[in-house]
Amino acid sequence: MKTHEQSSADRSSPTVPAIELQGLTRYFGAKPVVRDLDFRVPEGQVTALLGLNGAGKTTTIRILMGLLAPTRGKAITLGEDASRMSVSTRARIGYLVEGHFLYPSMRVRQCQDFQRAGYATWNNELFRDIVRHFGIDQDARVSTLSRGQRAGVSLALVLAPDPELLVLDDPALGLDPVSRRALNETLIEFAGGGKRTVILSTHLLDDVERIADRVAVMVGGRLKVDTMMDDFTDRVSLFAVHGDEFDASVVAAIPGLIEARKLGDRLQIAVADADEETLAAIDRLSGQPPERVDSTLGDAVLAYLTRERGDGSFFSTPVTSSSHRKNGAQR
Ligand SMILES: Nc1ncnc2c1ncn2[C@@H]1O[C@H](COP(=O)(O)OP(=O)(O)OP(=O)(O)O)[C@@H](O)[C@H]1O
Repeated sequence: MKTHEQSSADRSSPTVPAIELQGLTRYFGAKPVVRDLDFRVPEGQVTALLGLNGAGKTTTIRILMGLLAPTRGKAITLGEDASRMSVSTRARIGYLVEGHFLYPSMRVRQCQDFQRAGYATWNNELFRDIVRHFGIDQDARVSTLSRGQRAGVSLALVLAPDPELLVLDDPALGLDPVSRRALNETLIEFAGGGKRTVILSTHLLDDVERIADRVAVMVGGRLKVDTMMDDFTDRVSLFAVHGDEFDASVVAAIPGLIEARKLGDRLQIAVADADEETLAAIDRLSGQPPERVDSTLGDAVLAYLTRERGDGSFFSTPVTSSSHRKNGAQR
């Protein structure tokens, strides 16, 4: 698997990043929550920040927005140290968190009037189009809107000033499929094929596949993957091998093994950077050529995160094997 160190010479990384994290570290008490992050968010791309609950995504985002101080290292956002971000730089950033506050008694158009006062630039048409895209009447009161519609109003308020950089922390949390689609389409439109920079944290891997150019994965506060999205999916392959019993030691010896799961009468094997040696090793499991399974970004990321979390690997899934029992492989 390609790590962020290895991808530093990535073909598409421009020279000036929109965000640069340098040795960024944050403790809460004695607990390290963000650890030595060196990470560049390239301009003009949509970067998805992924990771299991508690991986440190929100903490990282709060630091790069200047809302939380790092314990060590620094975040440079639009060229400024985030911990001393000027008002003018902050105005160039759109920041949206789940549960963005809206006054319940206001009508949607009043929300716009209220917010617009604080910005030098404001695109009325963009606001109107986004609100409409979420099926919202501008005369409706916030208190009468659904969760998805409130998210739509929040997004419109954040995008209407036309920010250079958009930072979204789990924007699709709790949205129904229709609102999620409206969100995705709005983000694709906003990113405009390289005109603006977006970083978003999310757990919705299918959505990431639709909207992101780049994927970064955090595990236990560390950045483990930082690569173009296509590279990530290209490098992870899934294979299926049919049978009831598999030799765990043969499975363990597959070069590049990420994880193996027993699904019904087959073993599904995820591997990184499969080559001839990998195929031969999988072949040895059943004596038949392995069947390649189409995989999505979701499959690839899930397999990767499952291994990193240390569960769901073939040692802890119900792979029945006499040699497994004999050699005493541990969970
Ligand atoms: N203010 C705080 N005080 C103490 N611990 C905190 C604080 N904020 C976050 N943490 C801890 O830091 C860790 C990382 O939290 P963070 O919210 O950054 O993770 P996350 O990747 O965004 O998770 P999720 O996907 O659930 O939103 C968690 O263990 C969390 O409990």
